[in-house]
Amino acid sequence: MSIAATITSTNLRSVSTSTTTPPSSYTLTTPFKLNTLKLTSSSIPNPKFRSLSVTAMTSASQQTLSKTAFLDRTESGTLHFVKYHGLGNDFIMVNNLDSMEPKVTPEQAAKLCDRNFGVGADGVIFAMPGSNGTDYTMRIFNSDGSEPEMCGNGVRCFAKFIADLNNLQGKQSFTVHTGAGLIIPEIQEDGQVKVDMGEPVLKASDVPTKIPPNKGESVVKAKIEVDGVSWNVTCVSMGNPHCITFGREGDENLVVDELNLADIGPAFEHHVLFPARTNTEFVQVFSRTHLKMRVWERGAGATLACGTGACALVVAAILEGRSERNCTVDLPGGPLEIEWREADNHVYMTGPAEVVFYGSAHL
Ligand SMILES: N[C@H](CCC[C@H](N)C(=O)O)C(=O)O
Repeated sequence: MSIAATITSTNLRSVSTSTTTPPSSYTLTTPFKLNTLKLTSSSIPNPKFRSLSVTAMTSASQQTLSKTAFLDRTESGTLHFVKYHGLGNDFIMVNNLDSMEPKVTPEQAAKLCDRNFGVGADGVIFAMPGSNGTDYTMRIFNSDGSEPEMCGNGVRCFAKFIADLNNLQGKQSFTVHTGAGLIIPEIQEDGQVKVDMGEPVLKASDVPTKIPPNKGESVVKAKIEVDGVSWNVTCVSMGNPHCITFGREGDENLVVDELNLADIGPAFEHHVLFPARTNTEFVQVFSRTHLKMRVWERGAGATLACGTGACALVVAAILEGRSERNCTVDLPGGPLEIEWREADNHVYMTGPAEVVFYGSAHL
């Protein structure tokens, strides 16, 4: 016989059971492993069961064990996850280290990401076993169920999630295989995560975009028509496609807070010139080292932050002669520090990643 109980730390909060006579022992299904189980307390609503007492693990051991034990539980039809965010770009993190097959389908991911009918998130991220000699593999489904190659805010959350799963403290670095190739996040002593995001891809056909190259094989400050308006755009891939604009033709001083992203974002995302759709970054330049961005993401819409987008826009700003190689990029969710390093042509991103809650969801 099992009873359903809600336990916060070591206090039993409520008990419900289908039987009328109190049995001598119970199996308690809870998110936490308990070493012994006896229930006594006036807090048990049904007087029939007040003769039992509960002893749970010490909070410390319970806390340690509960993180992995909780995530390792495998009741069919239930997903255990941890919610993280990077500057408000938020993700359902799944411990998928026992398989290279995602634990949820793209359709289930879209339902989980729904902010009214599901958990609510910009995407679902799977921590999987390494491949090609890396420590781990990261896969991600956007909130529309599509699978992008990479996610900058997501990989910072990924690093913190891995450290949490393994109870690692202090400075940590991992090699992660992604759809954008090898990515190396490093948790710093101050808790910020610095990520080697690899090299930007500038060849138009590799972004991909059908905009004719106008600077070598790249698209830099080219004019495109979007819903009857001419915009100047530069196209960069960080493994995923980005269309960056600093303004409309003839109007270089974009005030990004005045934009109606829900109106213009989809027109860029689904534009015929982007065969794989695109993320679009609208950028305002405060100085050569300080930029501001709003983003309409492919497969996720307007988000509070986009890590790959912040990297792509600094590359675009440099190509257009607007910025230095080290910049602060302000996003609605907060700032990121970006460097496009000349020595190795890699882009480096530094920013936070925070845990929000542990949860279980019915699939
Ligand atoms: N929606 C993006 C993936 C997530 C990118 C963004 N959240 C980031 O932090 O890089 C795409 O389809 O390419």
